[in-house]
Amino acid sequence: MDKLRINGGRTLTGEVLISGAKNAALPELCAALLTPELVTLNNLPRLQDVVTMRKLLDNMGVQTQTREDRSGITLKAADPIKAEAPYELVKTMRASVLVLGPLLARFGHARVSLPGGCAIGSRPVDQHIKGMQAMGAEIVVEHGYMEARLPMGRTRLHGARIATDMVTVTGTENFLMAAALAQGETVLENAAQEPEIGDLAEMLIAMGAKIEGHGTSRIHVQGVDSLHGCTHQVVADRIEAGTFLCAVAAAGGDVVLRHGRADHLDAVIDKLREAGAEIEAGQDGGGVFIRVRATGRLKAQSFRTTEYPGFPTDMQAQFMALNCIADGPSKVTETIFENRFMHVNELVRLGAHIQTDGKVAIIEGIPRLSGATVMATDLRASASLVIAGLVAEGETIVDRIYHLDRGYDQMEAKLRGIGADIERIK
Ligand SMILES: CC(=O)N[C@H]1[C@@H](OP(=O)(O)OP(=O)(O)OC[C@H]2O[C@@H](n3ccc(=O)[nH]c3=O)[C@H](O)[C@@H]2O)O[C@H](CO)[C@@H](O)[C@@H]1O
Ligand SMILES: C=C(OP(=O)(O)O)C(=O)O
Repeated sequence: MDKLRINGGRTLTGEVLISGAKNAALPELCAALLTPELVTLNNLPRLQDVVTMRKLLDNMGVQTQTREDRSGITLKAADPIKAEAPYELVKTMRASVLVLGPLLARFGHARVSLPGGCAIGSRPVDQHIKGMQAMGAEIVVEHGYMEARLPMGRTRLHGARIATDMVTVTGTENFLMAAALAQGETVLENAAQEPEIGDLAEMLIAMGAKIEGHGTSRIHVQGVDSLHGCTHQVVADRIEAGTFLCAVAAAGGDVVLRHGRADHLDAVIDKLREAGAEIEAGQDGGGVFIRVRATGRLKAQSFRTTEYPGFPTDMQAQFMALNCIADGPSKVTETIFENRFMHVNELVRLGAHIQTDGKVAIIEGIPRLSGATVMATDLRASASLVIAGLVAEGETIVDRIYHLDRGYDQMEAKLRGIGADIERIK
């Protein structure tokens, strides 16, 4: 099993190229199921989750071909398709539930394994089911599978008003894809506003969908009879960019994040500026960029995770690593997932002073951490341990980095490129 070895204490300088977003690429790969025509995705991140999603689509009979450097893919979901997502593939990646909407909308049936919980929480899919039922699907859950189909005599889902009990990102994405091919109008109330939703909506519009209001909490979709192929550029990964911002803020240095979208990171950038980092958003011949400069010990910041445009839960662990070595106490409140403090015990192994009580973590910043062997428990927890390792005295080994590989495109190579002493070991 791969591990990362980090020798802490180096400042970071140079440039990093931010990859396409995992959380946009995954629904966009599924959107290819909505048409028999060719779909091309560019700026595809090189991630294990993308490999898994491709396997899932291949298994259904979708013809997929990746570019040699894996930065792009073409997909053709010509009939017939095996409309099934088996447990073996779904269990490793919750985003597999995103095939439900497109399969139901185009083929009228789907058999999708329940994703189950994961390290960060129980993560039910009741809202996905409720929304598809509102659009006319009949869904039974048995033997760990959602068996979904249209009633006898119907060939398409119908439009509906869907108001979810909470804001759900993949739920909104499933409804968007299903509604694009449904008969009539669908209104999504309480819709997620994450930039990845907007990127998916833009892709669907390029395929011929009629969508308005994406980026707000009410989205209108007028269903069309069919969608066509398209070429789409996956939006830059705001969470990868945010992770590098925290790494530089913690380790110190001066780094330009090429393609980084500051406009998708307002809540995180505000906190980093309050902490004392200098952050500048700009544009030049190479496109948009974010430049971050940090010297000395920053001031610890309290924050609370909420849905976009609030502070992202996917940045909580990384910012907590920064708070561990920042000046002063801070309070971090996790409101989205019930169990997203798995990194705390590992950060404590590196010397951090953290106490948790339910959804709240209280951190007392200390001047330095000390290197140790730690274990990654989930994707962003892994990233927080890497950041902590970059600032810890001596050697840190981060074990179980397959979590990191799920969602970061060559993180250690990018960090090495800006001066970190980090290597992958077997
Ligand atoms: C692939 C992808 O895009 N993953 C992101 C997506 O996950 P995901 O879409 O799974 O997260 P949701 O937005 O759905 O979850 C928000 C909250 O709603 C709850 N819930 C959700 C659906 C449902 O049917 N029932 C229910 O109770 C969840 O357990 C959670 O407490 O959004 C999360 C919240 O920003 C991010 O952390 C993940 O990185
Ligand atoms: C929780 C995450 O992803 P997923 O929903 O794919 O588990 C994440 O990206 O931090």
